[in-house]
Amino acid sequence: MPSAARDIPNSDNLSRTVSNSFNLSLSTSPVATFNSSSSSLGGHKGTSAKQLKPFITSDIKVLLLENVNKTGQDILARQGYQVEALKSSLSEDELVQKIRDVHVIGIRSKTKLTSKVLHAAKNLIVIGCFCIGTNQVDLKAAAQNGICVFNSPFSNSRSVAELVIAEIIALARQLGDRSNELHNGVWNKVSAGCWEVRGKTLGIIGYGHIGNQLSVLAEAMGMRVVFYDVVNLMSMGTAQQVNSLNALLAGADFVTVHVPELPETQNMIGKEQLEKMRQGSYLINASRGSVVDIPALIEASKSGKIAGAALDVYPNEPGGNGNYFNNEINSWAEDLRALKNIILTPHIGGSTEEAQSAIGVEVAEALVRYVNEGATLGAVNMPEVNLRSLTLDEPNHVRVVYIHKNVPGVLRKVNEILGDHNVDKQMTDSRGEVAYLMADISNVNTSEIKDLYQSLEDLGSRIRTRVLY
Ligand SMILES: NC(=O)C1=CN([C@@H]2O[C@H](COP(=O)(O)OP(=O)(O)OC[C@H]3O[C@@H](n4cnc5c(N)ncnc54)[C@H](O)[C@@H]3O)[C@@H](O)[C@H]2O)C=CC1
Ligand SMILES: O=C(O)C(=O)COP(=O)(O)O
Repeated sequence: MPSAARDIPNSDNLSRTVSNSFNLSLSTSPVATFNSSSSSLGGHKGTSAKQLKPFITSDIKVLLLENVNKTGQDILARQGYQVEALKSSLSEDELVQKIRDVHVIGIRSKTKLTSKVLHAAKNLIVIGCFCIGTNQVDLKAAAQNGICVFNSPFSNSRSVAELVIAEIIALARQLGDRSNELHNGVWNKVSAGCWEVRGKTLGIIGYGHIGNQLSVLAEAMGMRVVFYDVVNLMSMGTAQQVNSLNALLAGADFVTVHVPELPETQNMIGKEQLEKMRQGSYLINASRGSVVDIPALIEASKSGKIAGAALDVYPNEPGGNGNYFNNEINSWAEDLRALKNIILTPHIGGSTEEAQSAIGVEVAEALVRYVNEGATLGAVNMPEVNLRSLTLDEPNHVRVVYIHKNVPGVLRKVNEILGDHNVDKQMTDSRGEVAYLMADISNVNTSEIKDLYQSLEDLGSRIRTRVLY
């Protein structure tokens, strides 16, 4: 990964000051200094060489929720950031209080960063979703507030696919029920309604990262695979794409859903769709709780239309371990718990050591690159913009990051401000209503930096200005 840290040729540079990158809104001084530190991006930890940091990294406050893996916590702590890590999620009201001082927040699938929370997050510059889904964040409100959002697009895909494979066999053999019975001391040896999966058809709805992995694994077990997706996709192995959801539902023994939470996927599997499924077929949902209408599934299970189901996700999920899953949380929870051959898991699709440790590294590194260097590569709500790291032979350089409304005339005004200096490199791109500009400018005197910052801040198009290095 690229490094923001640079060796300093002479110690005089250490006393150079720059305006800091946080909208002059850090509760401490608005002016930060280049500092020397034994920790750095890029693996200089423990060396005696002096290194350059873009600002005082110990000013950066990071809040990690939902038990973000230690790999991620360590990467952030090694930067010198102040890291607070909590095991559970927080409610909206708690977040509104807690997020005020925070510059970086790391969450997983439970924490809802609504526009109300983001509005209170005056110092927040970046959100890391240490998971695949980003539906829990108001991405548009984040972009409009100049807050960049990152996720981990596929580090837990294999784990989800393996869980689903386990569930296909477990449902076909009624493993959950037999195990529960014997745990209760009841010996119930049956073959009626129990099947091999070889030769059966798996229908995958949403053939993305998870659907792909699943397709390969299912074929290896001798299953036939069909899939439905809103885009035309290359099939893995001999899987076949079908052209409608109804065709998939009618042709599969096992139906599994792997779509994102979107307005179009809300209750995508409801009464009507369950009726279209084969008699005695199975349904698996490890996508999002909003995708399957659970009361309709309960009815389909009671009537025998569905021989079994596995659910990993729910409309309202408890914020942390130890909380009860009952009617207070979802009005149908107790009905669901009473049904036969329904496997219920507490959103563990991506919960493996491998997935969590890979996600921790991937997202924490993206956060560090963004905080220290302004790079948005991999962002889900901002254009992807990057410049090569500044080098030692570029003295008196400043990196400007200017997030602004995507309206005519902004670049001219920004370049009028930057034009008093030498613009060495610049990149700009837009995504919807928001544009992101990065520029490295040289021959900037320390005394000029604050004015430069203020001139950019004064433009009507400004969303957020950061001056790095
Ligand atoms: N249970 C768990 O722990 C986990 C759950 N997930 C959930 O699984 C979802 C899918 O993950 P990936 O496969 O990585 O996503 P992906 O983005 O790689 O694939 C999603 C696929 O769904 C398709 N799609 C979107 N709307 C559709 C529609 N209306 N009908 C049919 N297809 C549609 C897309 O074209 C895409 O091919 C995530 O968005 C997340 O919500 C992800 C990881 C772990
Ligand atoms: O990656 C996702 O989207 C998931 O649903 C996994 O969520 P989690 O990290 O277990 O809260």
